[in-house]
Amino acid sequence: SAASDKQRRWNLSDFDIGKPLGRGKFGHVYLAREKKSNHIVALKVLFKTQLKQSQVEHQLRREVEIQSHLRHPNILRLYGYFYDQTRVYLILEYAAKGELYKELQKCKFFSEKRAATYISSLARALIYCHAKHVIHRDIKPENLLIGAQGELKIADFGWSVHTFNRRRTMCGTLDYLPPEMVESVEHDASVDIWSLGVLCYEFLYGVPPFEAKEHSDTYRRIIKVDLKFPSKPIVSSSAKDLISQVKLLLVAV
Ligand SMILES: Cc1cc(Cn2cc(-c3c(Cl)cnc4nc(-c5cn(C)nc5C)[nH]c34)cn2)no1
Repeated sequence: SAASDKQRRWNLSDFDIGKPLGRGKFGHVYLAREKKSNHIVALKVLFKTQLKQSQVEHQLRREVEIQSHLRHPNILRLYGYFYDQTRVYLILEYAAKGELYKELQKCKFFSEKRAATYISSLARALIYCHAKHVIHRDIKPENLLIGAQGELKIADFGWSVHTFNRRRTMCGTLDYLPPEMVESVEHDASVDIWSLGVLCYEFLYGVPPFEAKEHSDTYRRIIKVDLKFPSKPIVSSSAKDLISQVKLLLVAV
């Protein structure tokens, strides 16, 4: 039961390890099955040496603390964690249809219906997070997974924070950051709303709105909110309005 899961201490022998699902900067993710319940999970294995070298232990602790307390159909569950001499293991929900960015690469861009479904799921998940004073701060296609029924799941709360201790540090890739973060000034939950607008653009056009060859040019385009809509693919004016309104929405938030 959930209560017993909460107390019990997990270890590697509780799981049959399956195929590798992906790799990140600090380790790998494997398909795994918990032996007693036969429950399929994704086991994220992180190397302590690499976590120490990059001084991200505090971020990992926050990711576990925040994600383990969130319960929402569009947020990937973190069931628990354990560690041994050399590694930290996160027991995560398995998203059966994989990583959303690979799907976007394959389709080039999404239909308005599909984009709208994903954006509304994301909006509901962010409303839930913000109500709990949690901001994600790193909403991008690489952090989105797809569940067995095609539903979107926000993963990787490595950059999330509780808003009462807002941070000024830079984080995440620039593309999805709003002006106030790129200028690394005070920021609040509205940073996630900005990223939602950036994602909406990328779902419909296949590229993020402020993409540029040089980092400095992306930075300049974000600060200026230099938003341009390509002529192809054809996108409805209401979709373009929604994306353009996000900036005004930020001012309102
Ligand atoms: C380290 C490290 C790697 C990654 C990126 N990453 C996330 C996953 C992953 C997770 Cl956490 C949960 N469910 C998944 N399902 C898949 C998957 C399913 N199919 C059919 N194909 C894939 C791939 N991947 C999942 C894997 N890698 N973050 O930190």
